[in-house]
Amino acid sequence: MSRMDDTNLDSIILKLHDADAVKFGEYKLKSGIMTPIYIDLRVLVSHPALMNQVASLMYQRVQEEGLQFDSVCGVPYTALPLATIICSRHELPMLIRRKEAKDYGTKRVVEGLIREGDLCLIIEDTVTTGSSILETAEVLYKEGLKVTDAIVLMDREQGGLPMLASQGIKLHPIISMFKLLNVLQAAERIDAQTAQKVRKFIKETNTFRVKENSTEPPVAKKPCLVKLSYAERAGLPNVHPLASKLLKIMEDKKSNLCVSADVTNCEELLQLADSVGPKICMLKTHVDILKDYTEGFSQKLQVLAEKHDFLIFEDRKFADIGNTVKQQYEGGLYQISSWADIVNAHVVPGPGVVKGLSSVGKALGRGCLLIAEMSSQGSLATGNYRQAAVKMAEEDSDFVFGFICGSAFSMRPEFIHMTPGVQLEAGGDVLGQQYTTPEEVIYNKGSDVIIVGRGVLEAADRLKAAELYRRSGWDAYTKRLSPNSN
Ligand SMILES: O=c1ccn([C@@H]2O[C@H](COP(=O)(O)O)[C@@H](O)[C@H]2O)c(=O)[nH]1
Repeated sequence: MSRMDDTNLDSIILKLHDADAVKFGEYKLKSGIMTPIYIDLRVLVSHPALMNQVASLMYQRVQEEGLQFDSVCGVPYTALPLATIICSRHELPMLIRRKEAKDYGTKRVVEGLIREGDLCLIIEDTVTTGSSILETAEVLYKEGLKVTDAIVLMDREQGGLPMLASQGIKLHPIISMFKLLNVLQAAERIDAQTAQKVRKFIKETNTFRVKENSTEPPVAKKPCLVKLSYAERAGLPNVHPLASKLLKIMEDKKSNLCVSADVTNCEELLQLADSVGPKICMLKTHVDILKDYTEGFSQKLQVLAEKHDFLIFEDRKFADIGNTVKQQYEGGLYQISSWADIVNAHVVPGPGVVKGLSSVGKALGRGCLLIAEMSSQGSLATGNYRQAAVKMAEEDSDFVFGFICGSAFSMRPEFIHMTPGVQLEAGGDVLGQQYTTPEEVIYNKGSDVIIVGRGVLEAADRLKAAELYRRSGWDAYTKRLSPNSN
């Protein structure tokens, strides 16, 4: 098949302009940035002939590139009808990503036939930063699918292409912003001044920077931040002191393992901490599952943390208004702020939850992680939820220093990503926990810390198991740093 011809593309651009899918003025983007050009391809549903032509162009591109895949998934919602037309016409299996999981029936987040390891092609209408494609890809990854390519009708040329390349996804745009402006200007739909203003805006608002003085093409698998060592990140100027301490411990002990000490009596917990202490950078507790908690216990735990050089993370998952979490953190039976270096919080209450915790913990030198994603099946913490967590973390980065998540997403290397739901074999439990391997979490997903509970606790020899996880997590990290790894 011949390369898509320019006259056809020009005519589609003019038809998109006629359909009011290209607007000039002052508009706000998803990122909050004001833009002098807005691409609104939602209008396509009212122009079926044009919709068909656009779908044809997209499929033509699939064929030209010789893309191989097992299924097609449109990014919700605007690209859904485009994906449907393409799949229906060419009899391709389609997947539908739900933006919100159902709370009844199958509770699936992706509808359609999913086979572990299948390759899925993403279809998108417009790309600015690439974050929407990445969000969809991450949902598909969680279902065990692979994503290597995405077709997009309109690339605003503001950094989406290299950002996705850095995450291992090749973007194939049909229309670029500069092409669109040239065609509209040549057809006298816009004047030279407008075209120039938009060109300038696009050039000045690129959202992705490739590592400076890199000679490599930007097609790398992971974001640049994961190429920094823990030691380098520990010394960054804006790093939270506790994050710096943790990163140093990780480097010194060659361990990115956090053991989740989900046992129900104090003596067993202390024995566990003493035994696996040399292998871990952090010990995670659920103090409220202990049957026999006493103040003396938390003091003994602190002594062990000192002895073996690990941090204590109480997985309390605060989720209330600021005034309540403040009291839950410093008071009550457990007085968590007096002994736990780190706590975590859900972002669902909004910034008040962080403010409340910070009002107690900041002066004590404590730190907080925000729960951006959860490892449990059907978790509602997806899409914009994660963005909200990033925003909240950035606003209170003197207290928040990282995230509980499935993969690295913040491009700021001073934030630490920690991932629960880790075992040596991928799988899950009967109550919805989902497991990924240390290699997948650290090497492929770019996270920093693996959190392992039953993988260690249920082993015949807990110390041996902790060493296996430590080595596995550390090998994945050194592989990620190696110059040959993309
Ligand atoms: O999304 C999340 C957040 C927290 N956890 C906690 O981590 C451990 C995992 O235990 P495993 O035995 O390794 O399944 C547990 O304490 C959870 O409360 C999580 O699993 N997922």
